Amino acid sequence: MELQRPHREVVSFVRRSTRMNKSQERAWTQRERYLVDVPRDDTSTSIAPGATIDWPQVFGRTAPLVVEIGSGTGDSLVAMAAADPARDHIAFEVFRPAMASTMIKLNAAGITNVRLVEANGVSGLEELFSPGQVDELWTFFPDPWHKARHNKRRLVDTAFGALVASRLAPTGVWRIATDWADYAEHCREVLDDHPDLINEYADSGGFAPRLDARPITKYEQRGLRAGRDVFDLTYRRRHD
Ligand SMILES: C[S@@+](CC[C@H](N)C(=O)[O-])C[C@H]1O[C@@H](n2cnc3c(N)ncnc32)[C@H](O)[C@@H]1O
Repeated sequence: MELQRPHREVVSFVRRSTRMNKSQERAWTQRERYLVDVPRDDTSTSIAPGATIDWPQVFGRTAPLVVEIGSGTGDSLVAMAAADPARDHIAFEVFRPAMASTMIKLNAAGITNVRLVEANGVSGLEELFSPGQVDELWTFFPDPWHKARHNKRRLVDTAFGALVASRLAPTGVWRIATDWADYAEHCREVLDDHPDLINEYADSGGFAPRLDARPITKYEQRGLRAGRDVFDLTYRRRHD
C-alpha cells in the first residue's frame, strides 16, 4: 500500500532557481566560512525537529544573538552586523544565489560576526534557539503575499508572533519593516493585541521611527520609487 505523504505546511516562500553567476558560484564553493549546516527533515529547507546548534561554539565566543529571517542579498545584514561587532548575527534565507551574494559582501567587508543558514527561518527560530536566547529579530521587507488566496503564506501571523515572543530575551526586540501598507496593517491587526507581545510605539501612533542603522535596500528603494510609504514596527515580549 502506498504511504500517504503528510500534509505539507504552508511556507512564506517559493523556492526559485539556484542558477548563479560566476562570482556567486565562486563564493558558494567557499561557503564553509559562513554557512552553518543543519540536519534536515523532509525538504531541503526544513530543519529536523530536535536539531540544535551551539552558537557560542560556532562563533567562538558568547555574545548576544541577532536573528534575521529572509536576509535576501544581505544588504541590511552586512551593514548592520558591521556596525554592531559586539553581537553575533544569524540569517535564514532560502534563495541560494542571494546567499552567495551575501557571502561576497561579507567577505569583502571582512565580517566575522555573521553566519547564514539555508532554511525556513520559522523552523530555524523554533529549533535552533532556546526560549529567551534571541536579543533581536529582524524581518525586513517580508514577501507581501497580497492576493487574498495567498494571505495565508505571510510570514507574520499569530502563531509566528507567539514563537517570536518565546525566543526573544526579556529585553529583546522584534523589528519589522515593510513598504506595503496592507502588510503593515496586517501586522498591527495580528500583533498589537497579541497576548505575548507589546507594540513598543502603541502610545505614539503604533509605528516605529525608521531605524538609523537600517540601510535602504533594493526592495525599499523599489517601494519608494513606486510611491509607497515604508512602515517600521517594533514589538517586545509581554511580561504581565
Ligand atoms: C522581499 S525579500 C527581502 C529581502 C531583504 N530582507 C531586504 O530587505 O532586502 C524577502 C526574502 O525573504 C526570503 N524568505 C521568505 N520567507 C522565508 C522564510 N520563511 N525563511 C527564510 N527566508 C525566507 C525570500 O527568499 C526573500 O529573499
